[in-house]
Amino acid sequence: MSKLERTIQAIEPLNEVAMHEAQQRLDNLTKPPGSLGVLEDVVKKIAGIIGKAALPQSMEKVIILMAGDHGVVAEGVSAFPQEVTPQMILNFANGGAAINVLAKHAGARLYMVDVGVAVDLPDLPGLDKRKIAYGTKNMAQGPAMTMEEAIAALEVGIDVVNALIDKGASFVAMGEMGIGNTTPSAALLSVLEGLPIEEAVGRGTGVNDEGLRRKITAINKALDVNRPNSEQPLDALVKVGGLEIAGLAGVVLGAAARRVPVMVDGFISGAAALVAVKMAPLAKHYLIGSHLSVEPGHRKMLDAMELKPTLMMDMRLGEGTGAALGMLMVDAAVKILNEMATFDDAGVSRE
Ligand SMILES: Cc1cc2ncn([C@H]3O[C@H](COP(=O)(O)O)[C@@H](O)[C@H]3O)c2cc1C
Ligand SMILES: O=C(O)c1cccnc1
Repeated sequence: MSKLERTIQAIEPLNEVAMHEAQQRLDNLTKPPGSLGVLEDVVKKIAGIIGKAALPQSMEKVIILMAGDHGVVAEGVSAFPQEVTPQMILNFANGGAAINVLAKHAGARLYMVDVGVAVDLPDLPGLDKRKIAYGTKNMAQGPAMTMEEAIAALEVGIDVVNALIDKGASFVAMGEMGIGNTTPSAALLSVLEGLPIEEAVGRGTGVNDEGLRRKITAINKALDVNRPNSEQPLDALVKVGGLEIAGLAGVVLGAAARRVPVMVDGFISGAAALVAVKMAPLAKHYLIGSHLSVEPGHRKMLDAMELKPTLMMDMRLGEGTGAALGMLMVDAAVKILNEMATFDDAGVSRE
């Protein structure tokens, strides 16, 4: 059995006993039952994931930012040029990007992985060089990658997250950088959820109406040329996906197999999570929603995974920025369970 198959097979359902116990603890706290809404849902989910209702005082948080380039940029689908991908990686390494600020604010470490950037990168602090290919091919003309490349990229994600968990990570978030990557993300959403392309695309970095039409045309061409099978997520990933998207799908599968919660970010991370969930339906229980992206298809994507976005910040950046904020919400939820007094402790009447 391959590493990918072994990982998928190792994913188990959530621990119902732990969730029930967490619910009972929540109901003993000095508040009307259910009154902390999503915070309570998150507590139960974390308990079910880690398999116990006694939640740790703090979790070791890592944001895994996968980077890759996209041949489809030749179709004019992004408002920015491809060289921005490596330039932003230098910016991340220097601590100057939005994700550096928000990761620090959330107490999370940023772990960058080059799975498919189109140029060679220098050795940089915080960068793991695992390049599978120098970007994908233009999916409007043929498959974005080979099956071997897709599986190798998925396994990079599995390996990276396993190594981080071995070193103590107990809560991971998804992040990405790759100019053009909202186009394969929209293509995957359209294929895997049967959504009309027009409803799956958005403006990404901010393309104008013409740019939006070019995105729709590029995806139309890609679906025409490649005929991805909507019932086979791996086939869709090969034909209209991306290397960083594959890597992140691997992160989801690897984390779920180790019972570690995964914070989903925006539209691209969502597409990667969707691929993972289609490959291994039980993986969806290990995902926690963060924000609702401005990208119009994001809501449908989250609905498909039954994920509730809890932050409405009008953000559309990626990098893991929404996930970093989401991690703070999870910290708050865990503190509620660990630090609030019970009715008995506080001498508060129940009825
Ligand atoms: C300076 C800059 C920083 C970014 N950080 C994330 N993205 C985001 O924008 C890209 C996707 O949008 P599109 O499909 O329109 O190219 C990805 O790299 C995503 O991470 C950025 C984009 C830019 C320009
Ligand atoms: O939702 C996102 O993550 C997103 C949207 C636009 C561009 N980059 C990322």
